[in-house]
Amino acid sequence: MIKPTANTTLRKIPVVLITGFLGSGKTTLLNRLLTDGVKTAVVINEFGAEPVDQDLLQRQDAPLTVLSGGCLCCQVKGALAPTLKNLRMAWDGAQDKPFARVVIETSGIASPEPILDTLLRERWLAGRYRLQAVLATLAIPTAGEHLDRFPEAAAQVAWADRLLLTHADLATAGQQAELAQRLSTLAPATPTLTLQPGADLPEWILDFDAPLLRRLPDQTPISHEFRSLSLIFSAAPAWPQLESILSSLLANHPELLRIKGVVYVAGRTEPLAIQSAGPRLYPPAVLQTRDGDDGCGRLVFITSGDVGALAAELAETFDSGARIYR
Ligand SMILES: Nc1nc2c(ncn2[C@@H]2O[C@H](COP(=O)(O)OP(=O)(O)OP(=O)(O)O)[C@@H](O)[C@H]2O)c(=O)[nH]1
Repeated sequence: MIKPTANTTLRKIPVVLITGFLGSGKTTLLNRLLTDGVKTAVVINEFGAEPVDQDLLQRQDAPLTVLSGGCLCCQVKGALAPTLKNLRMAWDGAQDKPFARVVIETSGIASPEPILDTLLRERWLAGRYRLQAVLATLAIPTAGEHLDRFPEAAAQVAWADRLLLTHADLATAGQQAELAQRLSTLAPATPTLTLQPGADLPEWILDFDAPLLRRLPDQTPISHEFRSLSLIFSAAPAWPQLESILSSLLANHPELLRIKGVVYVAGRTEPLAIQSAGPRLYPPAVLQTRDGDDGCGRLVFITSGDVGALAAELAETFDSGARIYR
């Protein structure tokens, strides 16, 4: 008689990778995904040394890991495997499973290949995780310029299973048509959806009937031209002054691609989320005060190429009102 053997097949936890260029709407998409009721462990990678995205996440009742200070595709690539191993070991050891999927939000300048390389080629991980989908966000008004200037943006489109077009409310008909034309050659077979702010996400975004055929990454070394610096406020600035300083920096520094941060301003207790993408400074969003808030505002600036001129101007403008870290 053949003895029954224990079922040694490991259950693979699905992983969703969210990619997309700086400010294209990855965290916004993540916030929307987190409302679908699936318990989710989140791994966020931020290029700047001062992590900000965790404060912009609306709800999170499962594990959250922030890998900051570099890109998952290069400087902090080595941190992904141990993070996923720790999450899996905690999952294996728990009676009540702490999460049912993992979502990784990459930094806006990460190329997805090295991350996929870790997920698909690392034997221990490949046996315990299943790549469910690569979702790429593209901001319609700026996507054309980013695809022209940055190979990372083109790689994000090339590796995507779903392309999610954002900022449609700010895009002209010409920008929409131009991007549609561009994508018809860059990614003709990739299902594409224009996300309307506030609308529900359709289920098909994560619904894959057949296993996807995936190319294995070619392991080309990445060399980024991007730099970042962080500004930590020592005192709460007045919002009108700060707004005018940031607007003038955006107008005068074409190398400045992104500003984001959480700032406490004079006269209000709740912090404000400050964001710019491309030349546009968004209206600040009021955040809830959280336990453990240190009351220190911080902004991260990401540039393409040298950050020296921007650092010098920030030092002169804020003087003793803020500290600058590169
Ligand atoms: N008007 C408009 N604003 C949007 C839309 N999607 C996102 N935003 C705003 O764009 C800014 C950047 O969005 P995020 O979701 O933080 O972008 P991100 O890709 O996570 O940014 P990084 O992680 O820094 O690369 C935020 O102020 C969002 O509220 C959209 O469809 N329309």
